Amino acid sequence: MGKTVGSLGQGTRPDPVRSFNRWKKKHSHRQHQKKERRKQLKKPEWQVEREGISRLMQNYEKINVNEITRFSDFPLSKKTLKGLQEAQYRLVTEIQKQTIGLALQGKDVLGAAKTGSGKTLAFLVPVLEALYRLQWTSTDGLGVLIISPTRELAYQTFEVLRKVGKNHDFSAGLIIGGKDLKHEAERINNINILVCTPGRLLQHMDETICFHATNLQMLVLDEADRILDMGFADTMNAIIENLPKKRQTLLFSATQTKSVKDLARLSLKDPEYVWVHEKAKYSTPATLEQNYIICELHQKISVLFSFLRSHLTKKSIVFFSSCKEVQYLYRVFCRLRPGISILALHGRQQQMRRMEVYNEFVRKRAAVLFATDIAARGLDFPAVNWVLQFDCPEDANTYIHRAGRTARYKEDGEALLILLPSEEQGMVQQLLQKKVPVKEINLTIIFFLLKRINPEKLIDVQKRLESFLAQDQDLKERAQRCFVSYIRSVYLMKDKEVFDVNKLPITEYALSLGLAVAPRIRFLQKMEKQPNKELGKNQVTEAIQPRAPSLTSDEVEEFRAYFSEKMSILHKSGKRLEETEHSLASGESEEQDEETEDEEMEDHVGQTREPPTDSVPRSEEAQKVKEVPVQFLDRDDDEEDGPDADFLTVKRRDVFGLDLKENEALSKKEPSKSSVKKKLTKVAEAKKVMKRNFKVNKKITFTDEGELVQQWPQIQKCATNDVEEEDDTGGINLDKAKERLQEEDKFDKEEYRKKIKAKHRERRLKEREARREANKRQAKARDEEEAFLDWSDEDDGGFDPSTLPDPDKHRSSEESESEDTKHKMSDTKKKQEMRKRNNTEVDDVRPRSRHGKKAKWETLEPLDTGLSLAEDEELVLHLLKSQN
Ligand SMILES: Nc1ncnc2c1ncn2[C@@H]1O[C@H](COP(=O)(O)OP(=O)(O)OP(=O)(O)O)[C@@H](O)[C@H]1O
Repeated sequence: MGKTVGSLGQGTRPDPVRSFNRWKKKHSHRQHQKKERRKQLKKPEWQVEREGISRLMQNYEKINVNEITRFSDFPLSKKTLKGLQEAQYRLVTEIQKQTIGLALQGKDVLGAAKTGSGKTLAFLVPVLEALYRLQWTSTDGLGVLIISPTRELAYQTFEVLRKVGKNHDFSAGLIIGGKDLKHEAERINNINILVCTPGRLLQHMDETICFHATNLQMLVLDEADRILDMGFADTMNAIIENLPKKRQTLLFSATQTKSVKDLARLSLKDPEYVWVHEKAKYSTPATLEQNYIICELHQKISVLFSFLRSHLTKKSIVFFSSCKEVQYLYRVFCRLRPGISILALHGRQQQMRRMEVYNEFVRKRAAVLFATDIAARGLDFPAVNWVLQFDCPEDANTYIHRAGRTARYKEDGEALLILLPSEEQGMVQQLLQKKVPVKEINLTIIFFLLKRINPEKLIDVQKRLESFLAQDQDLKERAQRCFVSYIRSVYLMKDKEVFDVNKLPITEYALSLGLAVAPRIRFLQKMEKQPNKELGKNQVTEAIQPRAPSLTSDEVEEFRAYFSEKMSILHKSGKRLEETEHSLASGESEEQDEETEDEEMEDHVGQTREPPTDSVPRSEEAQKVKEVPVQFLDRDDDEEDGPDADFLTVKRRDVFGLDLKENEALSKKEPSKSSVKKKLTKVAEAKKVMKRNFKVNKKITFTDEGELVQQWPQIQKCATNDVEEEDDTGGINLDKAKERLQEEDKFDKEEYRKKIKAKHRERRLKEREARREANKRQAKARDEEEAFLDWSDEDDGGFDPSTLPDPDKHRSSEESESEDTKHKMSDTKKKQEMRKRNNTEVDDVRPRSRHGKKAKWETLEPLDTGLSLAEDEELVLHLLKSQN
């Protein structure tokens, strides 16, 4: 049965195992085929990405500015959107809304918008998208160049780029100078997005062999008007020459350039002008409250100190016109201890220190930053409450940028401008033309209110500065430099309607800095001598009359309301201020030590109570002050100001009355400071000295006879006194030279012989003198000895004075003789006389009888032994000894 079943099964039904295996085989084959087909169907990543990019690009055309409120409304890459979201940027600002679309479409854009309105992202987003679109990699080299006018701004932009672009694979670099060029050169080739300052970029273009920008896709100029102005003109021209013409260019600033020439240099193609706030009522942020005060130059420091004392919990920036002002006032304000941290930022600092100060001020909640205009543009310090412009800005644009450091992106802020009476009219007019709403607050009223409410709020610091300077020579020199530097900055300003150096109360200003006397200012003296100056000599030191406060009652009420509001806030926070001051004072001594060691060290200054003092310096005292020359003024102050001093000097080339064309010609001729800095060689230095007709020190002494003797430099005598005539044919006449040398040689030998002879004579005379002295001494000794011997004989019969020569006789003869021969007596005569005396002595010591002594004395002739004096002496001694 079993078999039947088996045979039946084999014949009628298929084997299930075999059929399963067959099915399995077929199925797996089909699966494999499917897989293969799927594999073939799947696109590579790059391809998918490329497709995504093309889709995005198609959407560029569809961008409708009116529909955009968020970044995600733009056709942006996922990587950029993610970066923006992570940095908490979601909603777009007006400038971002208006420009990002245009830039994505590949157009050249000139973007202008108020300060703090978000221009940085307006160009950074298109930068990232441009390289993303092209699938840029590190091997493609430099794709985007972002140029900023200052190192700090470049650093800040770089930080924002890193934050927003962190999901992209591009490499970004910061090239700002102050670091090792070699180190930068090694890495610069792998950088895709380069953020830099113009000077350093040009240096790399010139010196780094393998650095090139041939692949550049996009050029961005942040603070474009500044970069394109005359200060950077040469550098920028040189940079642009190295860039490919086919590229996209984006220019951004709060105050945009309109110069067609500037833009032509950049070879823009149909640029889009986007001036977001062109039709706005004001050109500054609506949240910015702006005021100005009129203040005499010599009162400014006291006003600043009073201001700081009443804003101890605020974050403020104070702008000055020169580095030296910042350096000096930073030092003295640290010593004055206003009760708040003070920091200083200027172009003469080391790069590291600049960065430290920048970061420190970003972190601080309450502090004061004393700065030059290197901090005026673009810097985005968070939560700055006050911007105080201690010195008048050079123009309205600079004012806008300085004031724009506060009231950024929806925040509030206050700006206070200090103007001199002479600056008011011109500057206020300019500001109003630029749609800057500034209101005047009268200083007299400020003082009045401050005094009435809290007398300590107005403090005259002049006396304290004077005492600091009296103790510290270095500080005094800094004060002098500060003084000259400020006057120079006013002198160099282009706008003579605002800046008139002749109207400055120079002596009072010097006193207010703590100086006892005003340093002499050479350029002012030179200016005085120039006949074509419109103002007379006497006006230079003439002080301006204080402005009479002319206020309407409405204005008074307005200011009263303004200050009562301010003061009520101050009063409320008064207790808290005291606490803060005390806590700051605890760290006082440590900070003080640090301060002396490092001038730039931040000072947590403590509180000191000020007795109320007069705010107005006595003008009589000022009148008495004389001008004194200062040694260091010989130095070139501009050079010391370093590269960042460009900020002040560049715009003012036509100070000397040159028109724009001449300026341009000048700028072409002269290489800019930033691009070429000549190294002063030793030869150049020597030439400089020779030009000044510099003479080495002479040492002149007088002999006893009153003759002049020049000891240094030694004058060489020569045989031929006549100077050799210049030979037109040039070269040296050898025969003549030989002759002259021989003559000189003879002369020298003769001179030498004379010298030797004189020396010998001198020596002989000395010896003779010494011998004479010795004889005298011996004679004296013998007299004494004789006397002694005579005394010893006394026992025998006593001393017979008659044996001595008659003293009167002897003396009178001697006197008469000596009177006659006082000056004429020759050596031989003296010698003879000596011999006589010796002979008498010899005679005296000869064996003698006591009775015949006198007779012998009188009758004895001087014995001529025929020997020399010394031999005679020896003989006498010998005889004496033998007698004994
Ligand atoms: N879309 C945004 N959303 C939120 N914050 C933003 C946005 N855009 C910019 N900001 C912030 O606004 C501040 C000012 O931005 P930014 O520095 O770009 O201004 P700016 O217009 O370049 O100013 P300036 O003219 O002074 O250079 C910054 O703190 C920035 O983080």
